[in-house]
Amino acid sequence: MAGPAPFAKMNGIGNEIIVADMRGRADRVSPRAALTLAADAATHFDQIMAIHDARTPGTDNFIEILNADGSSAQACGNGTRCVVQALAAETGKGIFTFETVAGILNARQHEDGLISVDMGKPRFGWQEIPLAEEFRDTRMIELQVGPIDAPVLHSPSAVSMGNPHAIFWVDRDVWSYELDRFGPLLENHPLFPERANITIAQVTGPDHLTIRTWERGAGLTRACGSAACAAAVAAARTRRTGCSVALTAPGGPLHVEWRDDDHVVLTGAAEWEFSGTFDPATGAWQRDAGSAA
Ligand SMILES: N[C@@H](CCC[C@H](N)C(=O)O)C(=O)O
Repeated sequence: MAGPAPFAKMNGIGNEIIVADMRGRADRVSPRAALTLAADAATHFDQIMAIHDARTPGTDNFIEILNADGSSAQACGNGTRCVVQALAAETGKGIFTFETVAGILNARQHEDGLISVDMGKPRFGWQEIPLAEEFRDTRMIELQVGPIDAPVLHSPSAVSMGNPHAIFWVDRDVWSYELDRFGPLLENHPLFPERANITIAQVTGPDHLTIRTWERGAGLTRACGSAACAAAVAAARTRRTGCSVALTAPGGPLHVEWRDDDHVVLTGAAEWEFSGTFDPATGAWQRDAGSAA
């Protein structure tokens, strides 16, 4: 029995994140612990970022990502920024290389406190996303919500940022769509064999998008970094924007740059809320004495 592990409750522009310090121990955060922490209003989260010892030379840490429903995620841009901020405060370092199940991620903290994460290369092949049936062009796939002759949402772009995303382009304000109603149906649509993160996106200026996201395994969120990357890349691919895109999510601003080397770099803020310890097997937790409410 390894005993309680330290954690920090943080957020990446409102994307609720628990950064769990699992370094120096062999156990993992269990799906049961995730469900317990997610059910408590004080520790409710969208993702847990579990920091483990490095598995591969040249990396700082292995990061395991869990969603609020206990499932695993391959990528979490906002959570990675929270990990960088926590480790930068502890070590004084500003540059990190992490390994996740989806590969290697490089990240850095800038002098102004903002953090950039290189989210790697997007993938567009229907089998890579994955989709359940062949689409030769994933800039616009056949999927719609609502009446067949007057769909409310239709023809999303599909992108993998390590995890699956569908981006529905809309003309009206993103708040005028019932994402809480459509989100669960679309996340679990048979077209997405590994489920999908669902975003509605409106072009709100030259190289500017406003987005709302229903996250796979977590539900409505105030921000989703990989969805911001997927939306920016899909916008550039469909000539709605260029390759450097500012985005507004309900929780605040993000910037995404799709570089010439095909890597997608996400930049934004991260914020510490409070710290405590928890049992990685059960999720039972305690706030640190004196840690802010
Ligand atoms: N909030 C994350 C993405 C979360 C992962 C997602 N729910 C999944 O299962 O793919 C981000 O900031 O990227």
